Amino acid sequence: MTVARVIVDVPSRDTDRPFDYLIPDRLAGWVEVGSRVAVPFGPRTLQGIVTGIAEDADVAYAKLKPLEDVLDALPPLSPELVELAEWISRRWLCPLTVALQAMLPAALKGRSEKYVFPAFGAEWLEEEIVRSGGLLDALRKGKPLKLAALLKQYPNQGLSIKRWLREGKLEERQRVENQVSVKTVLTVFPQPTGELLQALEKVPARASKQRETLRYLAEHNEAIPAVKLAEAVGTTTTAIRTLEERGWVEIRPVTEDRDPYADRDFPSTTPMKLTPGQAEALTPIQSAMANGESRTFLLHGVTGSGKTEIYLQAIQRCLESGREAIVLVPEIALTPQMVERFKSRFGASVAVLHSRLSHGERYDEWRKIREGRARVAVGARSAIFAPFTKIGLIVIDEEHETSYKQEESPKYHARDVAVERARLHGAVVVLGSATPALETYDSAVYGGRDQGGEAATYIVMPDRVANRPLPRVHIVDMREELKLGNRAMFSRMLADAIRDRLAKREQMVLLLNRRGYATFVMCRSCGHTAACPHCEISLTYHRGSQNLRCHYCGYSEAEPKTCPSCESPHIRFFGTGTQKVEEALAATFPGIRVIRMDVDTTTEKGSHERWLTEFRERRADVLLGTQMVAKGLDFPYVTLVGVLAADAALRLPDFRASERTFQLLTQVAGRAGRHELPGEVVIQTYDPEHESITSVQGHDYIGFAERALVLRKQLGYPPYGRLICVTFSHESVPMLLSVGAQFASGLKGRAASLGIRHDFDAAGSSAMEVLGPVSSPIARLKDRYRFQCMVKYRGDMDASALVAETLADMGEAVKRSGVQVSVDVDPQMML
Ligand SMILES: Nc1ncnc2c1ncn2[C@@H]1O[C@H](COP(=O)(O)OP(=O)(O)OP(=O)(O)O)[C@@H](O)[C@H]1O
Ligand SMILES: [Zn+2]
Repeated sequence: MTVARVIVDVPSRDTDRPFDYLIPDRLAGWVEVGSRVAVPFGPRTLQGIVTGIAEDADVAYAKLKPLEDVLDALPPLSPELVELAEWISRRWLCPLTVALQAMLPAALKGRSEKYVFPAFGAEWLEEEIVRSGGLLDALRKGKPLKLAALLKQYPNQGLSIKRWLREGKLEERQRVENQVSVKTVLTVFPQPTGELLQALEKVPARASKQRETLRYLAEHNEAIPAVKLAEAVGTTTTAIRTLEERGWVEIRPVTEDRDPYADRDFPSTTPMKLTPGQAEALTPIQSAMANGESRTFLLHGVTGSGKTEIYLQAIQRCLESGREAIVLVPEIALTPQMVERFKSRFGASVAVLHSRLSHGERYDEWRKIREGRARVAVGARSAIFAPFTKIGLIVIDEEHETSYKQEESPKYHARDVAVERARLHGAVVVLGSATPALETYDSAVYGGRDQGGEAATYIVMPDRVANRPLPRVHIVDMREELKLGNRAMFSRMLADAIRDRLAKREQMVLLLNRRGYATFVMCRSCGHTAACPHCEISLTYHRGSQNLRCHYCGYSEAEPKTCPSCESPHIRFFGTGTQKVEEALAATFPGIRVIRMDVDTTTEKGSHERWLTEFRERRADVLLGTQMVAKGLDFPYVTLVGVLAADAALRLPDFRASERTFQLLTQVAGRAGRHELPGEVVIQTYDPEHESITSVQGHDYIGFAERALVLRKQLGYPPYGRLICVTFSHESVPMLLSVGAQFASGLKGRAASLGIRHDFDAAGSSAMEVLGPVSSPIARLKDRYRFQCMVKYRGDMDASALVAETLADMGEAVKRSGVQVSVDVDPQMML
């Protein structure tokens, strides 16, 4: 008897193993690796994913329960994605179901039901009717029918239903949130022109609308939505129904994908003639694809070097060879221009996946990929799970971006997943950036492979397209400005440059580096700062609502009028927000037109596109914003970039702080002078000698990287060592300290028994260090205290497995104590 191995969707360590179920006869042929199924589990019915099919079972057959249902005709996951999920759960220490669920569109999660209904007319039903009787009568009505109910009611027809679905005669759709998530359009299918002309002769002259409709259809003989037809000839859909009664047209519902870009047209583009630098960069990528090698390339090209055109032409080759491509872009802010470039080149074969789509839109885009109607997927981090089956190329644009790491479980990094997925497909990975992550640079230049996987191949493009110069970068020491009595937000140099651009009608990008510079409230008499009573975090001032909010737990309180600690009235908010800059711009440069782009102005769907279009059409002088204005944008009239408070994030207690600052400044500087007009950059700082800032001035990525790597090596930080951060949280500190200490000694003991030294020396042999337990940088969150152990180790050993074993050993004790444990392998955020 055949048995399905199922991972049930309960994200706990206890259920993190496959359970065996019998496949009942009525579901024979329906269950595959990757199928989503409903299974009995104790008193409940749970959803799960089939991860294996076997002829034997761990438990005696008599004890096995049968599967209740299979939830989709086409399994949502392929065997390859299931294998990838298994790898993710080992690599980032999460339950397998968490990794599997991360691969499904939201519409397929939680409680939902599948419906089927006939896709095209009913002709094919007539052919099959003899064989299947009742079932087809049910389908003939054209109404969606519950898949699970159909399979129960017509157990002998399961295989036919499946075949019809595969042949596209039936469609399946998901029902979510009490709506069948399908959009149908009543469509008019005319008879051949000859018959319509004959019909025309029979219609009396006074039925002028009917005549006009027939004439219209005879002329444009093609299917047309009823509403459109009625509009075109000035009649009603009811009037069209009479044509149907007389057999001249057929009207039936046709399903339509919800296309988030339906109202946009993308003027089509053809491949550009590559510059010699681009051609040289593309060659090795193409030959690796042609040879079916699964290789990773780092495409290190300065800002404006034309990386996107290389991606486009590599993808074209990939498609021509019959394979599919995935393109990852860091975040929603970047997608508008990228989506446009990809849609313009590859048209309807591009599916777009990002978090701003509705569940329904995302599900339809996902289906386009799953059903082979789309062959290029462009999207944010999770698009790495696009359900393709023949991937030839994976591109990660701005590969250094932190948004590629997911901060909640599964805490995967899309870059690592891409490399593994490419290995499974024999595909090529292209990591593109002007400021590669130091780990990637080390891997490509020195063959470092401490992060696991193969070393990358280095491709460098040191020049901009058409030898356009990189912008000139000026550094302004704000301490000097203050000495000279300038207390304004803008230095004299920046203010002059802004005036100059306004006069020339050129455009500007202003970046407010706000990380670590939140607007907080402080008493100037006693130094008291307003902090969240539940979290160890200062509250952020919101001008709109005039209240203070905790960005971690949502706690809010009214703005204090007097200091709660010393009752002084001199309590006010500090720091600079984009709103404040906007006001200062308006006050300093009368008539200046500013677009402010930050979390507050971009919550609405489509708002990014609108702002960027407005800016491109030069209806504004300044694009002002946070990180989201720094990357990827390409506007010809931007000739000035200004950075306010460049060093705001330099002092954050994170070993990547200076790398991040350098990357952000280089990226934003790169927005200037990308076309004919030359660009200029003004960086305001209180720390003008800092290497992160001076290296930007010299456009010196390599110098910066080499010096930073020396430091990393001394300290044993990535890429020379790896980190695992294990965080424990609980209401009681003593409890945390005891569990934390138990973990640390357990892990050290395990390492010692394997002969692993526990002093860390990057140059030495396999070694591991366990730091802590110490209070986490965020010491309390939602009333729970947090302690962490940082495990630092050489990349040539599998410390994840040791951590997992140590935690498993502590299992019962930890569970009884109520301490929550969270593990972050290769953490990106130290805060
Ligand atoms: N072969 C070419 N001929 C002419 N123009 C080109 C060519 N390749 C690219 N360009 C143009 O050069 C500009 C910069 O290219 P692109 O935006 O791809 O740069 P990039 O390397 O992605 O930069 P960034 O890292 O800053 O995003 C674009 O306007 C693009 O249209
Ligand atoms: Zn809070």
